[in-house]
Amino acid sequence: MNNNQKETTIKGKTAEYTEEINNMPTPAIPTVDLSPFFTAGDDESGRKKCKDMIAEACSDYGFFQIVNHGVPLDLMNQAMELSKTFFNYKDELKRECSSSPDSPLPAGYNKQPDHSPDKNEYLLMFPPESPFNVLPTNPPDFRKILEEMFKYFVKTGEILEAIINECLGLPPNFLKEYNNDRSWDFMVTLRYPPATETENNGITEHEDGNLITIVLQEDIGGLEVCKDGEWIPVIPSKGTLVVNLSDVIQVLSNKKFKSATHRVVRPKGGHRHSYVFFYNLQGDKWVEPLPNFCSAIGVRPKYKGFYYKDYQALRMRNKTHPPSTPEEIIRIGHYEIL
Ligand SMILES: O=C(O)CCC(=O)C(=O)O
Ligand SMILES: [Fe+2]
Repeated sequence: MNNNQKETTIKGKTAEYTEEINNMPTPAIPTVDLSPFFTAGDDESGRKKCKDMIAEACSDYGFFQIVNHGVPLDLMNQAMELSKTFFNYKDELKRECSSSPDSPLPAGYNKQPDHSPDKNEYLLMFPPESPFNVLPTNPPDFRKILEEMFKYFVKTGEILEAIINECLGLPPNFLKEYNNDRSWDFMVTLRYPPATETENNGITEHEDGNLITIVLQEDIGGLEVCKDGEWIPVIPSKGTLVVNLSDVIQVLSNKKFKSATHRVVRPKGGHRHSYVFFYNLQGDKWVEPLPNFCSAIGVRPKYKGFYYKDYQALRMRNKTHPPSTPEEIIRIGHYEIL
């Protein structure tokens, strides 16, 4: 074989290989069955399998889906239907459910301002007992269902937090004790208008600032997660919830677990609805990489410490005083030690 022939053969192989890669299906976000955490008895091996899958998903993607998570399907369906009914009301009626402009917290109904690149409207609530909530009286039952959804999501958040605690090898109940105040949790139900011929942004790419986010998205899809520079659609499936890890976990674990970059692309053909629950941290908590992931293993901390409320205030400012370029938006990188 002369050199020329050799080159042709190698080139041929490379072309085949490239084609193979290009034709490979986009990797799906892993789906984890949480039933071993709900069944009585000691299904240790079932639990271990879940934990292994979750640990891998958290370091690869910061995203996974869950089934058999304890939130009743009927409740989720009802919540979605009521949300659709509510958002179909006229603006004046929805605005009756907005908090006053001087309210310290942005509860109730709101719509993204026209200048925002994000196109959606939403109803935001804090824990059911919060005095800041402005909850709708119509459609009847909506308020009750929202409160129920909230309570179930808190339970799911607690289970996920306990699993992540184990996946990270932290002392038993470490995260539970650190994150022992549920008053900063909040839930949003959103409606996105259909994409137009020229524009389809629902929510611009971002990371969530909290600990763990739980999403119920409608069958129409639209949620996407970024992995190695590629956008992967999160395919909806009946009864499934999407989980994404957020900034606080990324900082505590010194980047062992990822706060996933994600976005919403509005599908064509109809409105898109979702519920998003932010399992959060109380503002006075100090956030910094835990010694387990730096000093104890001889690795430098990748972030400076900060009070959670200070980071939240900076994120809020991104919204109230949008910077002129996307690079100036404050994200968790603000605290990164380079
Ligand atoms: O609506 C969704 O599916 C996700 C929204 C989201 O990423 C967010 O509100 O932070
Ligand atoms: Fe998000």
